[in-house]
Amino acid sequence: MYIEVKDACKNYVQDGREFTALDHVSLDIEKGEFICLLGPSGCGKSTLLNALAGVEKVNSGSVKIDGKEVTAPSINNITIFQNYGLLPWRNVLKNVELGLESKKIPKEEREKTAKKYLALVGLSGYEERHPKQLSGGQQQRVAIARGLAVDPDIIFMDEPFGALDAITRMKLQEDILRISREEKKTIIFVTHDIEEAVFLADRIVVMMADPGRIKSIVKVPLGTHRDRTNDDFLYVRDKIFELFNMKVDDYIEYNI
Ligand SMILES: Nc1ncnc2c1ncn2[C@@H]1O[C@H](COP(=O)(O)OP(=O)(O)OP(=O)(O)O)[C@@H](O)[C@H]1O
Repeated sequence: MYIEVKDACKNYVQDGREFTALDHVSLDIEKGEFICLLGPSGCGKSTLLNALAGVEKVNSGSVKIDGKEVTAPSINNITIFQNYGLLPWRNVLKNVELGLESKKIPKEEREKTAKKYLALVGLSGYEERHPKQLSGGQQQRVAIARGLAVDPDIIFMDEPFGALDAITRMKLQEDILRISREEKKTIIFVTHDIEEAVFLADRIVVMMADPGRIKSIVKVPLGTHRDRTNDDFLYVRDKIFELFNMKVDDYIEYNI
């Protein structure tokens, strides 16, 4: 198995009380899978993502990638956050080149690669602009291009579209789904949006809070082209709503 989480536990002490952010969490992920970690606030999604990314250590149990225990962040993986993390003094092209610079890629090749990924996220022609001259959605596209440019093994995304309006968010979801298929990346994506998870994931890891744990893992039996209005899509979405006991009664009373 490519990614293996076994019996992972993580506790924090909050106001003198011990809080279980991850309670015996086990999860296997194959290379190339798109996994969404879905659940309400405080269920440990970010904690699990951070443990996989090597930013936080679990108290017990193990987290392995490619057979090796994760102890620190790897330069082979990247994380994309909600707040874009672009450098305001650099233009778009130079922001995308950032990771390539630390990999000591020569200038010409850097520029070529950065332009390729800017085209992939639909931002050709924006190379000279600075982050503040872009919308939130465009800034997140730059962050995605920057992440992809270094050809990472795994992309960790922590509510990357959380700050965007609904329409922009849907557009970016479509793009990241297309890109994930084209680039065949392993993606671990944190969200609390059920529809977003159903639209994107191969499998949805449904988590619950207090203690943070996995309630179930749902395989999404939808193809590569997903349509939010399609019956199959709505069926899967309803199933997930049911897991959270949030499905409203089908019975509707009409008054004419
Ligand atoms: N550094 C920390 N110190 C103390 N408690 C923490 C720390 N990080 C997280 N926690 C607690 O652990 C629990 C899980 O947090 P986590 O951020 O993983 O949840 P989440 O599911 O990602 O929530 P959200 O959707 O609100 O970001 C929360 O109750 C949180 O308060």
